[in-house]
Amino acid sequence: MYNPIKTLKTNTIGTLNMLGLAKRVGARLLLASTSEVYGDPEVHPQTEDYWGHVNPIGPRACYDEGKRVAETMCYAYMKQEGVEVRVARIFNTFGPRMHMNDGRVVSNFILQALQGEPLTVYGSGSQTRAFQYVSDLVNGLVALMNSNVSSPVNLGNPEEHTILEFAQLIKNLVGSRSEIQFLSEAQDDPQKRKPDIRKAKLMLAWEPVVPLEEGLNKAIHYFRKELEYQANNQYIPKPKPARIKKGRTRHS
Ligand SMILES: O=c1ccn([C@@H]2O[C@H](COP(=O)(O)OP(=O)(O)O[C@H]3OC[C@@H](O)[C@H](O)[C@H]3O)[C@@H](O)[C@H]2O)c(=O)[nH]1
Repeated sequence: MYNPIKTLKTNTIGTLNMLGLAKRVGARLLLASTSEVYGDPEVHPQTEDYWGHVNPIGPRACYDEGKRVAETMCYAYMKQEGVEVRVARIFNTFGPRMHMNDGRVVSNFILQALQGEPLTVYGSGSQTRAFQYVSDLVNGLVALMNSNVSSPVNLGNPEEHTILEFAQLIKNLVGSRSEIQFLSEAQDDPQKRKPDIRKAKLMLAWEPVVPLEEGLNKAIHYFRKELEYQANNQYIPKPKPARIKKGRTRHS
């Protein structure tokens, strides 16, 4: 985690500020919560009624516990002050325009594969994740905000892969000759993760529709262009065509 204290402050004080504002102006608040509230889960796939398995003092704690208390605050404001809340538990999401140095596995593997560098697998690569394309998430968030469901809802793609399978898939899609390099395991890394999305299907009539490979190809295309742009290291703005009012010449 780049900055644990800032992460904690954003999730706690930031959410508190937003809830105060929502109360004052009568707004409905959407909390972008996370699958991390389930920690290293003992229930698989994860349903919304699972309370989670989080190490409160581990290296991920500022994020996990920050989001957990953010959820707690949402429901305190809902019960005590009548603030309308919607809570999305978002699973690993990717797509074009994600940050190159985001540090998550999708951007790391794509960049490494495009640059011919080793794909860094933490641990054995047997841990699993389920990856969701960004437009599916956006549709889920819109459906949630327009619904009357105030309890938490999982938004993710239930197609589960090991991280090693995922490394091989990205290598193939990029057509890369990168090697796969095994590094030490990340501390408290959840070993399995897959959303149970029955609630979202039933209550929001939502489910992901973009296949993994299609989404990855779009993200790869984006990253390829970004690398080309960085290699050229220049930005030449295209001149805008002059706006000429009908019936008048520009310099009259
Ligand atoms: O270079 C890498 C990066 C990551 N990994 C592994 O890939 C897996 C996924 O790691 P990521 O960093 O992409 O993120 P995680 O899935 O653990 O959590 C992330 O996505 C889900 C969201 O709810 C969380 O908010 C977000 O942090 C982990 O097992 C990690 O150890 C690698 O093997 N190599």
